[in-house]
Amino acid sequence: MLVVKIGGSLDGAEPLVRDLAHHEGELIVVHGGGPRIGAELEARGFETRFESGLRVTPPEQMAVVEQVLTQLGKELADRLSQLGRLSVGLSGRDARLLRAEPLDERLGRVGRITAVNTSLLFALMSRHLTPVISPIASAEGGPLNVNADEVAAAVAGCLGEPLVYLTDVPGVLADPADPESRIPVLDGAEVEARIQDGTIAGGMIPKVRAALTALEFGAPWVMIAPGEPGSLPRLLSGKLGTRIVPEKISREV
Ligand SMILES: Nc1ncnc2c1ncn2[C@@H]1O[C@H](COP(=O)(O)OP(=O)(O)O)[C@@H](O)[C@H]1O
Ligand SMILES: CC(=O)N[C@@H](CCC(=O)OP(=O)(O)O)C(=O)O
Repeated sequence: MLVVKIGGSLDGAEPLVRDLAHHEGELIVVHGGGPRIGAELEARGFETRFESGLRVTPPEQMAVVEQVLTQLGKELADRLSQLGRLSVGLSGRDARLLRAEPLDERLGRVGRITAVNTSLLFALMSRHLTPVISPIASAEGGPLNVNADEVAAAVAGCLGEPLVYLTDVPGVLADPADPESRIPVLDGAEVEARIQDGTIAGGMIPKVRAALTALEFGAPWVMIAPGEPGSLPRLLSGKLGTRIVPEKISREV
């Protein structure tokens, strides 16, 4: 089994959706939607801003966030189903799939995951249905907006299954302006150092932090890789993406 998170940056990437549809083996798909949420908030006259890669979500913006993410999840599940992989679009509000608590009151309706209903996921997969999860969680006082990278980490961690973040860059880059500067392996200490020195910024911050959380929770391996056709089968060759590890051990001979 593999947990795959598709970034909102890959919205509409048809060849990638085909790859997922034809992937042999069980999949759980978690999707983002940052750019579409931003566009919809702007169209409705709301301002939006991020703190450490997380969208500050005032209560009055929550309905827009949920509508956009729910629609995206349904579109993705429909397309995968049309391509032969029967899929079900869910949010954390279905059967308490994802429970959360508010992360920090200054961020508004932003949550951190506290529980995952893994039985629901197993029930669907036992019927050969692929879960497609939108990152909205159930909570006291109404739904919470959870960063999709964190949702994927919680799901993979709770299941003890590997996790792949598919995004719009070749991996974590030493120089974000240079696509040739991919870092093949990155550990926890290097992640924090690169966040502090600014080489890891924006939406890459929650991704690398969530990757470490997934490992702590029990995911056997985590990769950040480009959402290009053919990525999935090539992931473990080391020629693609960035593998996140808790710490590096130097091999001495
Ligand atoms: N060191 C880095 N390496 C790669 N990407 C980075 C780095 N620092 C910041 N980024 C930005 O992070 C983005 C990926 O995060 P995000 O936009 O949230 O993607 P997604 O929607 O796929 O989750 C990249 O497009 C890039 O602009
Ligand atoms: C709290 C928070 O930041 N929620 C995210 C949820 C969507 C997401 O994570 O989308 P990407 O994967 O495209 O970044 C947001 O509102 O943008």
